[in-house]
Amino acid sequence: MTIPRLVVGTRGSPLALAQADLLRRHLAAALAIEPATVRLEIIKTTGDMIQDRALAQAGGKGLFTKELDAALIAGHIDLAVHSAKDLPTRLPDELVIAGYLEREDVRDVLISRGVTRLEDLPAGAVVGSASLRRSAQVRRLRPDLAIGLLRGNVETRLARVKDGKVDATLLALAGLKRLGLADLASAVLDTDIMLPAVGQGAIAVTARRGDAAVGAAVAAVAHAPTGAALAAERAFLDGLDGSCRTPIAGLATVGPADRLRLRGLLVAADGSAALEVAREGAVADAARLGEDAAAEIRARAGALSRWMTPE
Ligand SMILES: NCc1[nH]cc(CCC(=O)O)c1CC(=O)O
Repeated sequence: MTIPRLVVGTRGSPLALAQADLLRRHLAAALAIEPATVRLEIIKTTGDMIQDRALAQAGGKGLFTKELDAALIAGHIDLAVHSAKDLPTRLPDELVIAGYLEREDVRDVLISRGVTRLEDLPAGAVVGSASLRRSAQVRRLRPDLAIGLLRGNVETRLARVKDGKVDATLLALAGLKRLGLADLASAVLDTDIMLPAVGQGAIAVTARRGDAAVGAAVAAVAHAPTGAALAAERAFLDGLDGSCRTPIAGLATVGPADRLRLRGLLVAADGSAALEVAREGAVADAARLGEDAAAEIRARAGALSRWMTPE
């Protein structure tokens, strides 16, 4: 099969461009084509323009994807590259997730000036974050810390710690690695104390449903265990969240003999309570394991509004 040219839509942030370039290099290698055959098309999304509010307060879903979806559907681009954790669980009918690149490290890191453990931040220290999931887990571990809203791309958030606007922040190690900034991490947080976001560390590629040529191209670079893990995590999230206002974390890993393990977590926004769930089963049952885990949490949680952050 020959593919004359592929146009990849991407956001324009440094991290998005690094991820798009990674996809471009994977595609070029797998298809034995020149990297220049894969053209990057930068598309600005609503989420890129919101700097002053938590995203959950800005209308929720699809803030980083709507414009890319529209460009795909209109045929302006052939595929779109996303951080999987920014991709809503439901896509427009015309689109599919064609595949995921192999997942990077899933963990969050602490960024601070000199403190190397969350436990060592002094009482009252301000942790900057716009993530409900991170804020709620920090509140649960350290109710004595203050949470300050901190939005913006990775570089902006690093700068706010450096210039003292906040004492610390949490970021995904995957993003730092892809930007060549992993050495700025003060500490890597174990998933037992800070469970990552559904999809964290994975790069998703979306395409038009039924576009066989693009589907085959993406299949050549897709990583099956990552796909199975993401199927479980995304089914878990889809079974729980209708709003993006609920602090939810989830992580699936694929071990020997194609066994998949899923851990899920629902935390009250104020950190006062948490529910954990775990499932293990065959990779082939990934989505069902996720749905099942969500159903258990729903049954135990009562009204989900209790767990949400106020609008
Ligand atoms: N919401 C922003 C976002 N989307 C993906 C990443 C990092 C890369 C990843 O998780 O794959 C980040 C920044 C962060 O949370 O530190």
